Amino acid sequence: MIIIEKVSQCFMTPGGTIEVLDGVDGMIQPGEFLVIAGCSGEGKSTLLHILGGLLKPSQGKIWVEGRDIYSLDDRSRAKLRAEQFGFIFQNPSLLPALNILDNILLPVALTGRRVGSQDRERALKLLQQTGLKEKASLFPAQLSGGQQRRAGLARALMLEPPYIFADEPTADLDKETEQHMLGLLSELNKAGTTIILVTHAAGQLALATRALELKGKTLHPRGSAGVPPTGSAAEG
Ligand SMILES: Nc1ncnc2c1ncn2[C@@H]1O[C@H](COP(=O)(O)OP(=O)(O)OP(=O)(O)O)[C@@H](O)[C@H]1O
Repeated sequence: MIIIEKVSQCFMTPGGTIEVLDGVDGMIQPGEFLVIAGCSGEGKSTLLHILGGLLKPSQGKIWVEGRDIYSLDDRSRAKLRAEQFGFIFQNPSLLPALNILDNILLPVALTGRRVGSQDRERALKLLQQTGLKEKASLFPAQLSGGQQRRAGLARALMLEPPYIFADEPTADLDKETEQHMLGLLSELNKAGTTIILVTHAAGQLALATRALELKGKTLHPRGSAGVPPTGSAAEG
C-alpha cells in the first residue's frame, strides 16, 4: 500500500516560486488501476515522480509498505525502487550502446546480480509480448519511437515489480500501438500488479478501477471510474 501524507511541492525558479502541489493526501491500495487525470501543467508528472521515490517533496511523506521512503538513505531508496517499482515514461531512455535485449535485462544488472538463463528467457518472453521478438539484437536507434516505448514497457516489467508507474505511456502513439500497450497494462493489473497511470487522455479513464483528478494543486475523486470513454483516447 502507498500512503500519500500532506504532500506539497514547490519549485524555485529565477522567475519566482512555483507551487505545484499543496497538501495532497491519499492512499493507493494493492491491485488498483489508479488513473490520475488532469490538465497539462497541473503537476501529474511531479506527483508521479514523488510517489515513485524519484523526487523528495518540499513537504509531506510517502509511505510504501509501511516505510517512509524519503527517510531512507539514497541507496536504500534506490533498492526499494528497483524491487518494488517499474516506470514507464514518455521517453523510455534506452541506453543507445546496448541492444534491445540487453536494455530489457538492464534492471537485473542494476540489482548487482548476474544475468542468468531464466532472466534471458523472461526478457525474450517480454519481447514477444510487446511484439519486439524480431528486434532483440537491434539497437534503440534502429527502432521506431513506438517500438522504443514498448521496449521501455518490457524493461519496466523485467523484475515483475508489484507497482507500475506510467506517465502518459501512450502519448503520440498510433491507435493500434496504444491499444496494445494499454491491453498489456490491463492484463498485468488483472494478474495483481498495481498500476498508477497519469494521463490527460479521457479514454484511458475506462481502464481505471479508480480515477482521481489533479486540479488546483490537490487530488479529487473523478466521476465514476470504469465508465466507457466518451471520445478518442488521444483527446485531452
Ligand atoms: N524541475 C522543475 N523546476 C521548475 N518547475 C518545474 C519543474 N518540474 C515541473 N515544474 C513545473 O511544475 C508544473 C507542473 O509540471 P508537471 O510536469 O508535473 O505537469 P503535468 O500535469 O505532468 O503536465 P503535462 O500533462 O503537460 O505533462 C509546471 O508548471 C512545470 O513548469
